[in-house]
Order: sequence, then C-alpha cells, then structure tokens
Amino acid sequence: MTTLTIQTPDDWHLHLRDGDMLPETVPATARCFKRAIVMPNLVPPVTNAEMAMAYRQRILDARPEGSDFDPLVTLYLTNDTSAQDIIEAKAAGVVAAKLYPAGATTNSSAAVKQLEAMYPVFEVMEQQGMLLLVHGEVTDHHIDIFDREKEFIDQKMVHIVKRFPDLKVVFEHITTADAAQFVSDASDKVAATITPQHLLLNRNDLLVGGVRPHNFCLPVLKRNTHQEALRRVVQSGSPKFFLGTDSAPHAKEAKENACGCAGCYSAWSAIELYAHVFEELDALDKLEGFASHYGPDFYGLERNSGTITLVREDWTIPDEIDLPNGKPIVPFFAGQTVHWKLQS
Ligand SMILES: NC(=O)N[C@@H](CC(=O)O)C(=O)O
Ligand SMILES: [Zn+2]
Ligand SMILES: [Zn+2]
Repeated sequence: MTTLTIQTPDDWHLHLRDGDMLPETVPATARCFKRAIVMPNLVPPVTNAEMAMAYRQRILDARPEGSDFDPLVTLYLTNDTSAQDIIEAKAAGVVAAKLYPAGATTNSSAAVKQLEAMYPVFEVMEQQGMLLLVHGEVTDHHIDIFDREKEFIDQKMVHIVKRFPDLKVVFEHITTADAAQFVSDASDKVAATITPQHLLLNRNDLLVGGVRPHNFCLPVLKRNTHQEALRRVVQSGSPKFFLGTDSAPHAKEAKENACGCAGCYSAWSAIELYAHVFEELDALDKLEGFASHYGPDFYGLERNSGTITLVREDWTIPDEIDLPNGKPIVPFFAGQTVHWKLQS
C-alpha cells in the first residue's frame, strides 16, 4: 500500500498550552485534525465556562488562514467545582470535564484532593450528559510510580463507573494491560484514549543506555508486556479505544533538566506515527476507526465529512523546533524516521 485515505481524524486528548505557544501548537494539530479535546491544565486552570470560552477564542484566533479547526475546550475539576459550574459550562458548549488527582501530573496541584467529594458533581455531569475525562493515577507517596494506574483502577475507577452507570468516562492515555482489560470489560459508557508513545515504546526506551527525557511522559512508560497489550487492543479494532495524542510540549530546557517535565510533543508527527504502528501490526485497515470513527461515536458527535491522505514515504522528524520566544522544543521521536507522511 502506498497511499491511505481516511475520513478526517480528531485528537481526543491534546495540550495546546496558551499565549505565545498557540501560534506553534494550533497549526501543528490543525494540519490534519478537525477537532481536538483540549486539556484545561493551564496556569491558572480552566475552571469555569467563562474561562473555557475565552480560551477557545484564543485558540480560534491562532488558527492558520482558512482553517476550520474546531477546539473542544474542557473544564478542569477541583474540589471547589459546583453543580452550577457544570450546568453553565454545558450550556456554553463544553462537552467534557477533566479529573486530575492533585499532584498526578503537569499543572495538577490545584486539582482534586478528595475524589469521593466530587460525587455530587459527577451526578450532575451524568444528568447533563457531560463526559468525565480521567487522568487515572493515584498519587500516594508509598505507591510505586509503575503501579499508580492499576491502583487507581482498583481504588477509584471501579467505584466511579459502578456508582454512575450513565456517566460517560474516558480513561485517558492508558498505559497498562490492566487498564486495557478494565475498559474492555466495562460497559459501553467507558472508553479510553491511547497515545503514540505508549504504542511505540516501553520503559526500556526511557532508561536503557541513559535516561531519555524526551520519552518521559505521565503515566510513565511501562514494561513491554503492557505495551504489547495496548498494541493488541488497537489491532483488534475495538471501538472502546480511540486516538488521543496527549501531545504536550515543554521547552527543551525544561525537558533536559535535573527535574525534567513530563510530556511528549508529538503533534507534527502524530497521525504518521499511528500509521507507522498500525502498519507494524498489519492493521492499517483499523486506523480509520481508531482515528476518525470511535471518538466521535463515543462522544455522541458527528463524524467528520472530509478526508486526509497519507503517503508511504520516509521522512525524518526534525531535531528541534524553533519558537519565536527563543525556547526551542525537541519534538517526540526527533531524528527518527517515520514511514508515512501526510499529503499536503
Ligand atoms: N502527559 C504528560 O506527561 N504531561 C501532560 C499532562 C498529562 O496529560 O498528564 C502535560 O500537560 O504536560
Ligand atoms: Zn494526564
Ligand atoms: Zn495529557
């Protein structure tokens, strides 16, 4: 196969950041994705309808000429989120709210400290038809970082989905066989996103031969058996698993650092990297469902009308991306060869 045409895809988990980052991040995603679920972990976080709509407008203003990219902004849940916040956000067009356990990841210190205290808010979300997006890791100091996703399933996720059977829950950026199994066994109200890095890599790619800060993201890469489990679920074509890049830029100086930030900036190569993986799995026929169908179907939105075409052509991901602010970013998979390229 030398070309592959699929219905226009969407990215169901994305960080665009804000301010002087938007002229870089918005075109990167808008080049091939029609919509994106945009994460609210800004400083300060996006906690109400007004902030969400103002952020959406800043993203719209950063679109390239002629782009019809449609950013779906989300609400950042805190222990101060009220029922009214949810109702107002829903009325303003916000389709989902994001649960970060406090301290779990980048810019999550203002987030949820007591998860059970959020149950009245989940109840309103269930009634309003607002989706719950979850960064599923516990943050207890004594829990090993490689076990934090599984612990979250056992301690929290099973109770949430049982207590709120009509609440649509997306288990974001899953990294373990346990999460893949949990989502597969759960009701059709539960789905998951999977990133390119968790399909392409395992923890050896983070730690063998020296620490690789550009492969560091959260939840952290796991052992190869977990990577294999994720590859199997996308290969199966199950509609419960769909595309969410978790593209999350940090300046090179913040990644190559004694205390390096978590996040991989994959937007310029994301759809190509997924094609790369699906080809390795001999499952290119499953890419369209994963990238373009299962996400909107789960969210209850229309599938996109256009198409994109990928061509089989080797190209090399650049070593660095220069930004006007003088702080370059090292993209995910920098210097490596990808076999598929978006036809422009
Ligand atoms: N995935 C990451 O490693 N980082 C994300 C936050 C997140 O999605 O957890 C970021 O905002 O940098
Ligand atoms: Zn996360
Ligand atoms: Zn993320």
